[in-house]
Formats: sequence, C-alpha cells, structure tokens
Amino acid sequence: TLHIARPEKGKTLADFQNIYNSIAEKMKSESAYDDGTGYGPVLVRLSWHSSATYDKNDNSGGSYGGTFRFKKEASDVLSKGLENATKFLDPIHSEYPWLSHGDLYTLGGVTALQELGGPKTPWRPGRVDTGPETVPAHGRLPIPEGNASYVRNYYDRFGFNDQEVVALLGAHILGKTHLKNSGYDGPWDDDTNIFSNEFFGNLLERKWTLEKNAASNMQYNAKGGIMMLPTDYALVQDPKYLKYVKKYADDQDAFFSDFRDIYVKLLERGISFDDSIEPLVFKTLKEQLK
Ligand code: HEM
Ligand SMILES: NC(=O)CCn1cnc2ccccc21
Repeated sequence: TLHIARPEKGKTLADFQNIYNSIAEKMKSESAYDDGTGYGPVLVRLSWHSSATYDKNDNSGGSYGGTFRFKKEASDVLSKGLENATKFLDPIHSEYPWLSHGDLYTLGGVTALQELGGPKTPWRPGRVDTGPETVPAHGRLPIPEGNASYVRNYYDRFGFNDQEVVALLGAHILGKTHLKNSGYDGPWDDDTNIFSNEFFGNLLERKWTLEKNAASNMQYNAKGGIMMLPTDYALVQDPKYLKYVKKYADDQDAFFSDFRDIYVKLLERGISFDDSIEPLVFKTLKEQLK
C-alpha cells in the first residue's frame, strides 16, 4: 500500500493554525468533560488509535486514510470511549470540510498535547481519506493484559525499538482508564491533564500491588490513587525497558524531546511526505495572547 501525502491545496500555516485554535478553544470551553479531565487526553488517545493499525509488513493501516471515521473500525471494543473524541471533532470537520479525517485526527492529538503543556510537535498535512474497503480488520490494537515480550512484539510491527516504546507509553500520564470503557479503573488523582514525565517517576517510586478491580481485571494500584495497566508495569519488569524508564524519570527534557520524536513518527508511519515541505509548528493559545 502506498500512502503519498497530498497537502490540501493552497492552505497555509495560518489555515491550520485556525483549526488548531478552534480545537483548543473548544477544549477550553468544554473543560468539565470527564469530571474535569477535559478532552485533551481522549483526543491524544484518538490520534494514537487512528495510527495504531499500522503494519510495516505491507505498509497497511496507520493514520493516512482516516478510516477511524468508519463504524467498522471505531466499533473495536478496544476503542470504547473514543466516540467521545470523534463527536468532539465532528463540528471541527463541519467548519473545515476541506481537512481530511486523517489530518483531523492527528492534528487533534497534536493540539491537545501542546495545550496540555507537552512538547512543541511538528505536524505535516496531506493524509487523504480512503474508503471503507481499506479499513483494517480488528485485531491490530494492543491489549492491556500483555507482558513485556507482548509489548515488544506488538511494537515490532511498527519498527519501534525499546527506547521509542518506553517514551511513547509515557503518554499514559494523561487521562484515565474507565471501567465502562476498558474494564480498568483510575487513576483518581486530579492532575491527569498535564503532560509531564511523572508516569516514569510513579512507576519507579511507588509501591505497587497487583489487585483485581471491580471488573475482575488485574491492575497495579498504589497509595494516592495511582494505577498502572499490566502493559505499563511491564516497563519496570523488563531490564531493557527499565533502563529507559529511569532515563526519563531523571530527565524531563529528554523525555519531552524523545516523546515528540516518536509521537511524530507514529502519526506519520507509512506515509511518504514531500521532504521539501517544512513541517508546521503551531503556537499554543497562550503564546498567541500577547
Ligand atoms: C501497550 C499499548 C497500549 C495499551 C495496551 C493501552 C491501553 C489503554 C487503556 C486500556 C486505556 C483506558 C481506556 C478507557 O478505559 O477509557 C488507555 C487510555 C489512554 N491511552 Fe493508552 N494504551 C497503549 C498505548 C498508548 C499510546 C501509544 C498512547 C499515546 C501516544 C496512549 C494514550 C492514551 C491516553 C491519552 C489515554 C487516556 C484517555 C482518556 O483519558 O480518556 N496509549 N490506554
Ligand atoms: N498517573 C500515572 O502515573 C499513570 C496513570 N495511568 C496508568 N496507565 C494509564 C492508562 C491510561 C490513562 C492513565 C494511566
């Protein structure tokens, strides 16, 4: 499968900054969502799920075709809860019908990440919507019950190495798990909408207890209401992953720049962009106030 980026005709940084601002303003005005977590985390999760179908073996799946817009893909039980994110973005698509869904879902994640205090993340337009026949079969998303070898093998399909996997999973500092979505529960601390390297410090410093939750799933819990999925905890069970967990716990700048790099790599995986076109870097709302 070939995915050639074709940027929307005649659109400039200013046009995409307008979309960024529409998403960011809507996030601000709907900050009460999910008990005050806001839409940021679920928008980041949507950008991940819309890219998580990628398979390096035939270059299929990934963010290019915007196929998450089809029920056939969005109905995957492992994507439960993401209908909140696509419903949030529907009016943005109506306001900017020229933007492809692949660009919309990835731009939504980049906007959310930056508005939650995450790194400045370059973004390139040009994903072109593909039809329902291109929706990959279910079964390409990861399950939360996996151990370290499961996680390593899963990301091998993207061609991501151990360092990239650990950095990428640092996204789980954002948002929550919900019993009604995934059958996992927590965290119950309040600042789940600020991007930082704390995921790694929590993994290393807290005393973790493996417990059965209200949905009879096993998860790791620590005092103070923090929790980890089995796939999160795998990062400290495996010595090769543990090395990077320690690196990122000690060095927030290294985490921010490594997360930015692998997040961009994830969102662009499988797409051929014209290298003469500069990636776009958006201003945050705060940066535009002055
Ligand atoms: C081993 C791979 C992964 C597994 C098994 C996994 C699993 C999960 C699960 C079970 C949830 C809870 C969903 C719910 O109950 O609402 C979740 C939420 C989330 N995931 Fe992941 N995830 C993985 C990788 C990623 C990656 C690579 C990213 C982003 C780069 C990401 C971003 C998020 C975010 C931001 C949330 C919070 C969403 C919210 O608050 O509604 N995850 N993930
Ligand atoms: N707050 C933390 O240190 C991690 C919380 N956490 C662990 N796994 C998660 C998966 C999704 C959202 C939050 C998650």
